Amino acid sequence: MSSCFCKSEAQKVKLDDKYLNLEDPNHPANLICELCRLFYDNNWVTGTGGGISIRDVKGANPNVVYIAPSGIQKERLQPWEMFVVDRRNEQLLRTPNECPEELTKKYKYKPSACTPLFMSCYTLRDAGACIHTHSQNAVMTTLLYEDKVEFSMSHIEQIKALPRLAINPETKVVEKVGSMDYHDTLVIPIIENTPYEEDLTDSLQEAIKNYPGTTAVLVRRHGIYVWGEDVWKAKVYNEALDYLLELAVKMKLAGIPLVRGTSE
Ligand SMILES: CSCCC(=O)C(=O)COP(=O)(O)O
Ligand SMILES: [Zn+2]
Repeated sequence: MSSCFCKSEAQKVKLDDKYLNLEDPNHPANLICELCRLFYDNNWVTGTGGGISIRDVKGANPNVVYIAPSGIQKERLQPWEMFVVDRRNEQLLRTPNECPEELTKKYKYKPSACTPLFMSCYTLRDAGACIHTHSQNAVMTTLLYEDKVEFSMSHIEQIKALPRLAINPETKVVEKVGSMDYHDTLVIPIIENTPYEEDLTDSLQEAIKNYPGTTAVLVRRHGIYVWGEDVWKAKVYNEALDYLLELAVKMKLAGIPLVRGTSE
């Protein structure tokens, strides 16, 4: 696993920034770096693809969202390289381009191309974190379902790690009402890829609205977006889904139906 050398480098230049706290391992900017290294080691965010964004749900302002820069090696990410955005109006609250040059080496950062997709999960689902991976299990699933707009699977124990979501009839907001059961059928929408990540936004939003029970959207020949009520829930959902997608690929190739009692 790659190591984090961030603290000592930042201390050398006496980084003082109200959106960072290098001492707190649970600070969103530090967690993004830690989880990107973990995801890199799982082959989910290699070659600069994929990433994670976190909303500061426990901070003084829970509308504050942390986003990594675009096109950088995610496993080498440092906390001071984060963009910070207000989820209500997408106003930029912090840019790494204002960091001391010793840290940025004069590199001109742009926010992740996934930003409008992450923001969609924050605004439409009140997510606390959103993960985007280029997992080969996700990509392979979309290839095996080339003519389908959704993926379904049932009767696998790991499905129980996923949330049961339902629309609150009074507020009309999607809420977690428990966990899925072994007997439940997991359904994940599949959207078509576009040449540029940001152009996925409309179809991701449509899928989120059309599938109130989902906590993820597959992107054909590209990967998956997974969100959760906080960073740890998003991490667990992403791990459970990747496990299920890996299994689904193996079952499909072995000719085993993914939904018990059907030919699917
Ligand atoms: C080879 S990565 C192409 C862009 C992409 O799909 C992605 O997820 C990464 O986008 P970012 O802007 O965060 O680097
Ligand atoms: Zn991507």
